[in-house]
Amino acid sequence: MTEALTAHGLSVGHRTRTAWGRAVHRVVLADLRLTARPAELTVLLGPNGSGKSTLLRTLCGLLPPVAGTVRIAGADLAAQSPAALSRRLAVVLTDRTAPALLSARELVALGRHPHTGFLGRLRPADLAAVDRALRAVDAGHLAHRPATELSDGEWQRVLIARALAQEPRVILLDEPTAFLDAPSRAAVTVLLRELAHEHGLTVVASTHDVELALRLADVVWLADREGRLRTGAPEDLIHSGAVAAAFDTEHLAFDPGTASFALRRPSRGTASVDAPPPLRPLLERLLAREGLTVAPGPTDIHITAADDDTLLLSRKDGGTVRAPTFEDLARALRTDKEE
Ligand SMILES: Nc1ncnc2c1ncn2[C@@H]1O[C@H](COP(=O)(O)OP(=O)(O)OP(=O)(O)O)[C@@H](O)[C@H]1O
Repeated sequence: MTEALTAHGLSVGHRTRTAWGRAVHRVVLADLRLTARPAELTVLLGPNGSGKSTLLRTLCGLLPPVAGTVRIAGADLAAQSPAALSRRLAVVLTDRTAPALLSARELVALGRHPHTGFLGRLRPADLAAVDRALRAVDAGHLAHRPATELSDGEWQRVLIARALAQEPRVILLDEPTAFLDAPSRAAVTVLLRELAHEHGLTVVASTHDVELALRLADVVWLADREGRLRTGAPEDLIHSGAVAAAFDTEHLAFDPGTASFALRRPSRGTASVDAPPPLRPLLERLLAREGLTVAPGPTDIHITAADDDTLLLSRKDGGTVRAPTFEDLARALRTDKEE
């Protein structure tokens, strides 16, 4: 069996109680058939409350399935001892609690627990695995820093290193890029892709960073608000309209052409633009924000990028305003609205 992580007939959810105190299962995602493959980065996407954490926690055994089975390399997760499971599967969750006074290296060394004996004594092979894990996430320089002093981005790398020190075949991560800035989000996602591609690991990570995931994931599992979960390459899900269906709202629309989100604003008029390529998309963004739809002329407003590096706003009624910056232009357009 080459598939590292599979789910068959899997329903996931939570045990709750009715108003009369009877225990019931609240199913979040039902009857799933999933495969996460080695050497692939699988990204779990979905709006708030669609069941990403519930699914990930079930896949790693923290929550029992409501129905169905989860297998790792063909072996039922439920039938494995915690020690055997932790040699195959590592989990990275979002919470930020570190045992006080541990250095980053000591924190990573906790990942060796499934491999050490009863006393938990680290042998040279264990220490080598810890250093390898720190190097793999480019965090060797953090080894001696107190874990509590790490920035969120550094912390995330160290947690991934702790998971790697377990030397698992499968890593599941719940929102590993939450709280990170854009460059760190990209760096961590690229790192996860490298761990899959270069080390042959099965990596499954959830995220809210849809655009980045659609660029870097090999496979996407997409949960929607109706309890469905679709799978495929990012392009399969963009092309089928599933991404737009899952995320489009009153204020935001997914554009399949650019695989990015655009603001949906009620249109209060039309505008045309005469500007060279670097300025044109910026002007179109600004106009969209101000509620103006770009159209071929004649339009209510015309913007020209003038030779003297200013922006010339011409109104249908003949009035013109010269704006030295985008800020001035936007303000002039808003003044129009107020008139
Ligand atoms: N302990 C719980 N008991 C009962 N219901 C729960 C519990 N935890 C989560 N839920 C419910 O399960 C559903 C899925 O929640 P989950 O946290 O899995 O979604 P998510 O996609 O991870 O959301 P987010 O993007 O907001 O983190 C939600 O309706 C949530 O209210």
